[in-house]
Amino acid sequence: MSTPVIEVDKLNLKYGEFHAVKDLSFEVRPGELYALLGTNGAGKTSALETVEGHRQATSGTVRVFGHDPGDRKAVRPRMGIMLQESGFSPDLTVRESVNLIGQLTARQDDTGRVLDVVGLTRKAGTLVSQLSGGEKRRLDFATAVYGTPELIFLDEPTTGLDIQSRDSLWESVDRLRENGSTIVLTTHYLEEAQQRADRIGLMHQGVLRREGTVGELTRTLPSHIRFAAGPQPLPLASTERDGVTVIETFQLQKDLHVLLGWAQDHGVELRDLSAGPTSLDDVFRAIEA
Ligand SMILES: Nc1ncnc2c1ncn2[C@@H]1O[C@H](COP(=O)(O)OP(=O)(O)OP(=O)(O)O)[C@@H](O)[C@H]1O
Repeated sequence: MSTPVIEVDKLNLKYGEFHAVKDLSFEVRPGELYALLGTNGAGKTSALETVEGHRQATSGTVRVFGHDPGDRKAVRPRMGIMLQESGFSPDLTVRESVNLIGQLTARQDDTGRVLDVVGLTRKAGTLVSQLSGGEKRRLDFATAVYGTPELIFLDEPTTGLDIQSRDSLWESVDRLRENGSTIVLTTHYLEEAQQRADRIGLMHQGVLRREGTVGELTRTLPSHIRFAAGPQPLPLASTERDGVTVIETFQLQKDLHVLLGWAQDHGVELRDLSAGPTSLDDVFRAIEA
């Protein structure tokens, strides 16, 4: 198997007495999209700042391309980091800001190409201070796109973006992946992770509580069949809450067949019927329970 791009082994981070990250271990493999998700204050940002070389570990080891992330010369040109706030100077134009990314990262690219990818060509001469929130976010994304780095960190990349800008950002991420880039994503939009992540790590209170593919994470929890409460007696065990009947099942197709057959035979209408696989939302709720 190829060497991991990121190796984190028993990472601990403390802020004074507060233990923010506890014995965190995970790997990100070449070409993978790994989503590090978690509840508020779980320690994701702290952990990723260490991987990015911005924060010193209290204990444990972190390797990026086999190097200590503090070895900036070896690591920095190979990774693009889209932070929640990139902090571009408000007095620079968009074009100047994109040029600056090249100077800071020592990567090569064509500024016009990058502006085109992030959809800011028409704003090239505009001052950063005059950009809208969504346009600023797209400029932040330029830090990830510039020079097509091998490793890209996307920290809440779509927050504040309208649906078209989101779709276009994900299309650009797909292009980057086609070029072989490895992506580390954090987001509170769980559907985005569910749709796009190869693997997910789920943190809660400083600890990596679950890790795996979406299938692996959701398989441990039941699927749900829901409909407006009323019909009785039902052919399957159920619970009722706020006027909704819920059937939990690990054999969705089979139980749905039983329920629909029963409804058909008894001339019962199952109002507001819905049935679906377990979502990441459910996995999250179970973690906090
Ligand atoms: N500089 C700091 N000094 C003291 N405590 C800190 C510091 N930075 C973060 N913390 C604390 O460490 C914990 C983890 O914070 P962190 O920002 O890493 O979480 P997160 O998973 O990124 O959260 P969120 O999803 O809310 O952004 C939180 O309880 C936070 O209050």
